[in-house]
Amino acid sequence: MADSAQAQKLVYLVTGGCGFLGEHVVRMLLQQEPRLCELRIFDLHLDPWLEELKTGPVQVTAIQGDVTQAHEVAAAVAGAHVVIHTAGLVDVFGRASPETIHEVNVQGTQNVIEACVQSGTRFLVYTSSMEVVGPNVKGQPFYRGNENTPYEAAHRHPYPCSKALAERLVLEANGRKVRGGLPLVTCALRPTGIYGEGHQIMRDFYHQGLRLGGRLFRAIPASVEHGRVYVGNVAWMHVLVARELEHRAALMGGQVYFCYDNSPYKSYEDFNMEFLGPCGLRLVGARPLLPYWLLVLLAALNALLQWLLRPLLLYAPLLNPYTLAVANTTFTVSTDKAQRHFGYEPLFSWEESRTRTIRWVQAMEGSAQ
Ligand SMILES: NC(=O)c1ccc[n+]([C@@H]2O[C@H](COP(=O)([O-])OP(=O)(O)OC[C@H]3O[C@@H](n4cnc5c(N)ncnc54)[C@H](O)[C@@H]3O)[C@@H](O)[C@H]2O)c1
Ligand SMILES: C[C@@H](CO)CCC[C@@H](C)[C@H]1CC[C@H]2[C@@H]3[C@H](O)C=C4C[C@@H](O)CC[C@]4(C)[C@H]3CC[C@]12C
Repeated sequence: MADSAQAQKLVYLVTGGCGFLGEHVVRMLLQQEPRLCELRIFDLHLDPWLEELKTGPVQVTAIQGDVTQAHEVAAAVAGAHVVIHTAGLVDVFGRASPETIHEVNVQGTQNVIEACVQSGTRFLVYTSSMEVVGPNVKGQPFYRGNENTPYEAAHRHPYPCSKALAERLVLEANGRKVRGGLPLVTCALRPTGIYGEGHQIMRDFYHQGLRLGGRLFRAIPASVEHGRVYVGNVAWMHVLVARELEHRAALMGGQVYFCYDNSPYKSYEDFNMEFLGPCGLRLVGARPLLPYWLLVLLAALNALLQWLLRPLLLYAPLLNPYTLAVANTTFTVSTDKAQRHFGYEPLFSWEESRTRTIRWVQAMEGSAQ
């Protein structure tokens, strides 16, 4: 892939390229992958910003398609050298049915693998998730663990179940012979909670804070650590993995890597305040204002309301039994596997990641600044 005859000749496909992470992967590839000649962006919904990318030296091909449709995936993959499969249904709020989540995340991933095998595409990078590991149903903490830390990965919620199944499919496909007889090389990246420009949940918290007169109320103890990683660094890791998979196939093929950077270990709410604070919001309470049992009750009530209202409307608040359990369980990673295996160093320092995210929040309509 890397010899001079192939310089500037690589075709990459990014599934989910119009999503929060996908957009950053797309832009990072255009900036950091000099051997790119065509970049295909495959997504259910194509965004207008794609148009501005079409004026550069790399051919940008936007493909509107659905990963659950094998023939659409096969057509998009045909002739690609590398596939970065980041499309997924990220739903922990009960918006989609468990069946739909499974179909998109598991069947969609199977379709991508089969398309690689059929078309002779050799390199597949899968965006997995920390949720493949935990927090588990027992709410056991995972404190600064790494890829080898023993932890019981037991799940019931459709989203982590689907990500775990899909990740397994990707890892098991490593070494399968693709068209032409060469082996498929795959690996999976497991981001913790991603933040940065375009993060919908950060947007939701910001608007909620504005509605509450510039205040947010602490619900989770400050001692519960939640792993977070800047979107630019997650994108950079995808680009590096895709680049290095060929040269280090024996080492990297079939491997998983947590996505990490130098973002500080904090509770979910305290971490959000790193950005929302400078934008005029304040987190009220050094300790949770409501007792935990009451939050559990409210979360259960939300789940009941969601179920009762489903025939009439979609009620999907941020707080439900699953999101409460995730937010209230320590899950942080501390690893250097990506550095050892493919030389990853974060491209953005914590200060830069923070500044960029704050600027993005400030630029949102209705900024409290
Ligand atoms: N956001 C996080 O904190 C986080 C953390 C860990 C892992 N991840 C993983 O990263 C990936 C991207 O997540 P995100 O936060 O950018 O989500 P997102 O919803 O912003 O992006 C997902 C993209 O996939 C597309 N998509 C959904 N269903 C599709 C289908 N059937 N066919 C084609 N495209 C489809 C969506 O249109 C969207 O553009 C997901 O696989 C997710 O599981 C996200
Ligand atoms: C109890 C509320 C009081 O303020 C806070 C609720 C916060 C939750 C909505 C979020 C807390 C942790 C988040 C998840 C985590 O960051 C990792 C994820 C992995 C990724 O693959 C998908 C998104 C998510 C599940 C993310 C979703 C939102 C939280 C549960």
